[in-house]
Amino acid sequence: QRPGVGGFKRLQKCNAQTAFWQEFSTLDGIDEEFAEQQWYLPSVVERALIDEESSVNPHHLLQSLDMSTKTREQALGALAESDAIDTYSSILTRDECYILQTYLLKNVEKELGIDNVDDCADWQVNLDVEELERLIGSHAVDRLFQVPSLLEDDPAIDNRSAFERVGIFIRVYERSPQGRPWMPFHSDGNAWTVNVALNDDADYEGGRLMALTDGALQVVERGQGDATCHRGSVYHAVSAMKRGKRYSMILFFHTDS
Ligand SMILES: O=C(O)CCC(=O)C(=O)O
Ligand SMILES: [Fe+2]
Repeated sequence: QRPGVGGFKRLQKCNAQTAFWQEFSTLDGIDEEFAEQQWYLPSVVERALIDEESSVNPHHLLQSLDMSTKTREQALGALAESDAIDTYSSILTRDECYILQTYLLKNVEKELGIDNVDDCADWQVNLDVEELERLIGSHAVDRLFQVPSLLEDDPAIDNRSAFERVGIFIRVYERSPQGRPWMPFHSDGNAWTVNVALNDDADYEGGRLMALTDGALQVVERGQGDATCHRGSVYHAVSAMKRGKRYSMILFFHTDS
């Protein structure tokens, strides 16, 4: 069993090493914490996450990632499924996306927290349903809450009371000494995740939503306002940013079963 990244960090962190991580990283100018994590990435993971190489062997990729036996079974199940993810166009309008981007940029620095996937700064602003309704209106929130029922083709979950709890946040990605350049591979511990592109893929380079499903590493293509829905079991990541800023809104739909 190899020690986690956190263990290495506590044992080895010193100034000389800081310079070393940054020199090692192929992405100039990223936050030292991310440069350090890149050092520990298995090469197949680095090819997918940093180089956006979609032709990597998906089973080899999953084998290289640390996870519990149960999570691995679920991730392998999702990799074999062909209906675990889909993207729906124009779930939010451009104006609704800009409102959320503006709110994010205004509040992100004062709300900086630590992400539980990689223990790095999250660069996100959490929202509850009431705040989201205040920002974009209840009709827009209704559209977002309908997305899981589109994926499952199940009218029984086409209403707000079908979910026990919904976690919501908006996030910015950026290749910068202060910013989040990527999101490493992980699964979400909820039934469905809705991931909304708050700007166009064309506004930035890198920063693609990647998902291990339908037998391969899928690279999702989206325009502003498009919403991707995937089951929580699907292993996914956001590839390294090369240029520009990427804005996303994430909704975690929890059920009690
Ligand atoms: O920001 C994104 O597009 C994905 C984020 C994500 O997967 C997560 O926070 O669980
Ligand atoms: Fe996620």
